[in-house]
Amino acid sequence: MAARLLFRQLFEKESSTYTYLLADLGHPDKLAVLIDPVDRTVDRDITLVKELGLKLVYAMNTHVHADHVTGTGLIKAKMPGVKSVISKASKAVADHVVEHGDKIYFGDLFLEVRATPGHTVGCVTYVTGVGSDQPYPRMAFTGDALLIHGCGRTDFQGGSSHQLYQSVHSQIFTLPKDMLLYPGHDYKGFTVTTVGEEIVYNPRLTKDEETFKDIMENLNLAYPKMMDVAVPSNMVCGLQDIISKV
Ligand SMILES: N[C@@H](CCC(=O)N[C@@H](CSS)C(=O)NCC(=O)O)C(=O)O
Ligand SMILES: [Fe+2]
Repeated sequence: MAARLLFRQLFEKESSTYTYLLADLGHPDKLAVLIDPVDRTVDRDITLVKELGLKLVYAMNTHVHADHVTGTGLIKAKMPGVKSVISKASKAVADHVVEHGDKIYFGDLFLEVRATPGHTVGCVTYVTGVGSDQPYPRMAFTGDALLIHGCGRTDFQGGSSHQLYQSVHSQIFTLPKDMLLYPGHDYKGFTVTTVGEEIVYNPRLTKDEETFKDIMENLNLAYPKMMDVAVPSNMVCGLQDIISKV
C-alpha cells in the first residue's frame, strides 16, 4: 500500500514545547514516531497513539533539552520495544544515535537527519521527504535551532552563535522555500512557518553574521528554571526518572 502520512502537532504548555506525531497510515502496522515528547504529557501522547491504532517505533529528540525532561525514557518504560533516538554529537545515551545524513524509517516514510548545531552542540533537524517523490507535505522539525521568527539561545550546552548562523543558513534556508518548518517551542502563539517566510522575516537570521552575534549576546534571558534537573536527565533520555514515575 502507498505511504500515507498522519501528522499531529501537540503542545505542552508549561515549557511551551511542541511534540510531533507522524505515522505511515499506508503501512499494515501504521508505524509511527514521536519527536520531542515531554515527560509531563507522555500519557496524553501514548493515549493518542493507541486511539489512532498506531505502532510507535521511535521516540526521538532534536537535542538535549534544558527546560524540560524528555518523555523518551518514560515512553520506553510504558511501551516496550520503542527505541529512543538522539544525535551522536549530543553525547547523550539512546537506543539509536544518529548522524548527519541518516534516515529514520517508519514504514515507507522517513525523516532525514541534518546536523544543525549552535543552540546546543548536538542539535539536529529532522526533514521529511527530501530527495524522494513521497506525496506528502514537506516538513522540517527544527527543534530549537530555528524558532518561528526567532531562534534558540546560544549561551550554554556548547552553544555558538557562529555555528547556529552557519547551520540555519546552510541546512535550513537551503531547503525548498515552501517547506513547512515546525519548531521545538513557541512563546508567541505561532504554530508553523515556512523556509521562505523565515528567509524574509526572521528578525535575527536575516541579519549579517556580526549583527546576529551581537543580538545573541544581548538577549539577557534567564537560565531555564529546570535546567539543572533537565540536562542530566536528558543526557540519558530521561531514563533516570522512570522508577519514580511509572
Ligand atoms: N523561561 C523558560 C526558558 C526559555 C528559554 O530559554 N527558551 C530557550 C529554548 S528552551 S532550551 C530558547 O532558546 N529561547 C530563545 C528565545 O529567544 O526565547 C524556562 O525557564 O524554562
Ligand atoms: Fe533547547
